[in-house]
Amino acid sequence: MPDPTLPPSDRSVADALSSAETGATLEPDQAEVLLAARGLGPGEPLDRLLRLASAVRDAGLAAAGRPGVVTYSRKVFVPLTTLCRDRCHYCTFVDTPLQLARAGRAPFMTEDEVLALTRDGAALECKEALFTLGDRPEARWPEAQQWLDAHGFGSTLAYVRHLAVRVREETGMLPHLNPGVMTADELADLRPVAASMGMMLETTSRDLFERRGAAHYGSPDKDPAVRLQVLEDAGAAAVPFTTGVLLGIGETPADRVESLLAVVDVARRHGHVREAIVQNFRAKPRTAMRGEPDLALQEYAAALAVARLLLGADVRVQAPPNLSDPAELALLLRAGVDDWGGVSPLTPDHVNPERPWPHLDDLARWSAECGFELRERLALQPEHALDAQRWLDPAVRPAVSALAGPDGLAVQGRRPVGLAPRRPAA
Ligand SMILES: O=c1nc2n(C[C@H](O)[C@H](O)[C@H](O)CO)c3cc(O)ccc3cc-2c(=O)[nH]1
Ligand SMILES: C[C@H]1O[C@@H](n2cnc3c(N)ncnc32)[C@H](O)[C@@H]1O
Ligand code: MET
Ligand code: SF4
Repeated sequence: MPDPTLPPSDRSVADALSSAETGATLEPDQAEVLLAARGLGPGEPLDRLLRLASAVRDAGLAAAGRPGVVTYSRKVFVPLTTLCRDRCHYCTFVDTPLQLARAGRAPFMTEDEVLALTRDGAALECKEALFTLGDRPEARWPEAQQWLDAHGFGSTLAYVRHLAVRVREETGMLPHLNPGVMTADELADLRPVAASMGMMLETTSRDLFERRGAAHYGSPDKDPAVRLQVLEDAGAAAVPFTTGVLLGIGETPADRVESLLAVVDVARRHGHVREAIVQNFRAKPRTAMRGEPDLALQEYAAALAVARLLLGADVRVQAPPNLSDPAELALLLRAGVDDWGGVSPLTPDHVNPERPWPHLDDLARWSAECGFELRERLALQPEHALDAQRWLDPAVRPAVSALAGPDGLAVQGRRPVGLAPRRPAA
């Protein structure tokens, strides 16, 4: 019996590669072995793995009618509230009410702030309004509940809904909602106001949730069973959905494969997940995990490539371009990436504020140097945009069709426009 605590031997990596190179479906234990592939020289194990991943990605893009295209979404990041009922050990996004009070900040952005920010974004041709926020802060912080009460909202998600309507109507931008865990009823309630939604699975590891001191200990919304249910409910509700894994937070190679296979499974059954984020942990000061190492580059590349092989050709694999150094992006493309996710010319990445987004001109140039054309997509994947009947509520269809070209991607250079102001009642 091989010792499971030791990394796979060179021989088992070579065997798994040889099997994958025949085109055979990757078994979970082979996928786990391939996560250990290293060496980028021609013919070395990681080089061979990346070639396989590139080939699958290229076949998918060709089948989708856009060979050699890597996409991004031009977006504005709306951090509606940094209060959260969870306490993920890697997160620097969250504040406590005391921290907010000391900084002179309110618990939530006001409606005027959100509208001003998204109008500025629309003027810069941003087409996605990404609402990313703390999970259900009112369940932990009376300050959040009081603010919502004072402004006439029953819950954080009711406020999100109200703002998504206003942003779409007044700016023409497409809301993408990333508010953490949602129930089936909440998903149904939000579907008519959003072009798409998302929630990172992060990991299926129960250990990271249950073990004192682990990354998700004390964060009820990071229970893997709860998160898998959200993915399931979003699929049943036909919500175009972004999910993915966060790597380097203490999970094992087996956890990585299990997490990816969970995404594959729900995506195959419902078709709602057409982009999967493979995000690398970045240690941040003032967090519990500040002393942990960032995910090593070759380890990340191997995980991206395995994700590509497991997800297949029809799901875009997304890597945030600001979480790697510019010189490393070529490697991510070699590993099968075909989407850079949301990039903003206006707002910082509030989750990783120390890592600015690249300028879009630079991202286009770096992509071109690797043989890829950078194209703008909308907040949902083209296949969802083109099948609006199935994937979009009638209320959001006009906003999507106003911004989509015949290929379902964004019409580059088009500025979203809001509806004409309603005439006051006579
Ligand atoms: O700028 C960011 N955008 C994040 N996004 C947005 C993403 O990069 C894209 O803008 C959208 O997926 C576009 O559809 C997320 C979206 C999700 O649905 C779930 C998680 C994330 C996480 C981030 C993030 O950490 N930083
Ligand atoms: C919005 C998403 O950002 C990711 N996220 C949160 N904190 C970090 C970090 N330190 N490094 C990388 N990704 C992070 C999580 O996956 C979350 O779901
Ligand atoms: N709080 C949500 C989650 O962790 C949104 C992203 S983190 C700022 O899923
Ligand atoms: S990652 Fe999301 S859920 Fe976790 S503490 Fe940060 S804001 Fe809250």
